[in-house]
Amino acid sequence: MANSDRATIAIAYVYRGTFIHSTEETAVEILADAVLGVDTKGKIAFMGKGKDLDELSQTFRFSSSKVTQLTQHEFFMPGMVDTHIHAPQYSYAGTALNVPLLQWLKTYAFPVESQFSDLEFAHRIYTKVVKRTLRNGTTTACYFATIHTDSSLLLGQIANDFGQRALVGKVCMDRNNCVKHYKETTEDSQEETRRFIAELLNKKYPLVKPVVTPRFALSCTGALLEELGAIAKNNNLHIQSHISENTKEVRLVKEMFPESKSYTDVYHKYNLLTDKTVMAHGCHLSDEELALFRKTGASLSHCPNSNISLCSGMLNVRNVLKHKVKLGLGTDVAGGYSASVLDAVRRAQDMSKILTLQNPEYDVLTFEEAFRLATLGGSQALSLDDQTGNFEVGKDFDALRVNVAAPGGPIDLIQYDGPKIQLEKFLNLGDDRNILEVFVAGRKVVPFTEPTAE
Ligand SMILES: O=c1[nH]c(=O)c2nc[nH]c2[nH]1
Ligand SMILES: [Zn+2]
Repeated sequence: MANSDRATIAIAYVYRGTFIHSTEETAVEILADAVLGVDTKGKIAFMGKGKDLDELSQTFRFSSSKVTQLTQHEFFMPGMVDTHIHAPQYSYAGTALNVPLLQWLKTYAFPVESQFSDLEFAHRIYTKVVKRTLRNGTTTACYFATIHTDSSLLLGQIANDFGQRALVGKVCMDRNNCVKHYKETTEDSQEETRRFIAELLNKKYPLVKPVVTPRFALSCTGALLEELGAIAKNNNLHIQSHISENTKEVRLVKEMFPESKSYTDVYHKYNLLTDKTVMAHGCHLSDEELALFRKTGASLSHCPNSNISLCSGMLNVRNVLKHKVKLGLGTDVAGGYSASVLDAVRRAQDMSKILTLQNPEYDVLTFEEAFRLATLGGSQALSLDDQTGNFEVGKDFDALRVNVAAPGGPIDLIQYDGPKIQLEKFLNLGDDRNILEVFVAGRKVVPFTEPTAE
């Protein structure tokens, strides 16, 4: 790992201890007794070996007082990336998992989301979801808000205030036959999307950006999808939506867009598949559709909790990886009941084991691979891997300081087994009690600072 020529940049702080991250080549790379320096801009200035500390301190001109030593039970890992989460649905997370997708939207999601015209309510829920996800180690979140522009802007403001890296989408939907008051006209949806983008960009938040968000093909007319594709293209913006989550949905999309060869083709036709697109689910995509993802550079967000909770389907992760489609993990709150990416790591492994039970030839997803999906994979899926996802020099320092043996925490360590076992224990058994500190772009965002601490 090369250290950049950053000797002229001031070092803000340095950590020494175990660092664990993923690279393109290795799902879990362990850097034992490593030294990592963060500059005053929040970027990783250098990564070296503990034995070379004196040399590093001369090259990068920092004093030993800037160095914090981790204990034997601690390590740093990259912050986790939630590539798909519905912020308003956090208000009913953990409930309402008794019906399939389309009924679930009608009964729960749409009525709840329609309440987010109320800015006070939105402020209360959005503060809670940003704090909860940060505490759980989500340093980057890709959010769906609702159709309401002002409360969607508020979500961006709250993420910025708490220091979370976020893509925020004002939801677009000009079709809704089941909850008629929760939809926009085609013109309003287009105009309000333009206003949302302009106002959010105008805030110049360093880590919070707008994402063009057609809810899914069933809730949008072709005219709206076409304009959203153009808006994204003209402003070089991210795009997010849902695809091929449930078989009934897939069938209806075929009926509604008979001119398109497939669900994927609908989005492709309207220029909504780009290398800055992330589509949630994709459980029922064909190989041909996956090939189109690969060709356009679009990515998938794997949301196993939601797929199981709503009995939607099972993503064949192996096949997605075989097609070299970029892939991250999503909580999909509240179709998924947990707001923690750690839960997504576990469910992703569980789901792949179920696929193995069904077909012994299916190659189970390892915890190392699930770790990569939660970190580097997520950053690639959101096309943010030039900024975050691992501890490469020059990237922002987005990191979790983990103590596997945190007092009062959920893990009983019987003996010292080395960092890889510690990582495995944390991924499978850990929770926010093990996450001592969370950093985003070098800023310590957890523990929360006054006056917002709760
Ligand atoms: O899991 C999902 N959650 C949603 O809110 C949604 N809307 C369309 N499709 C969806 N899938
Ligand atoms: Zn979703």
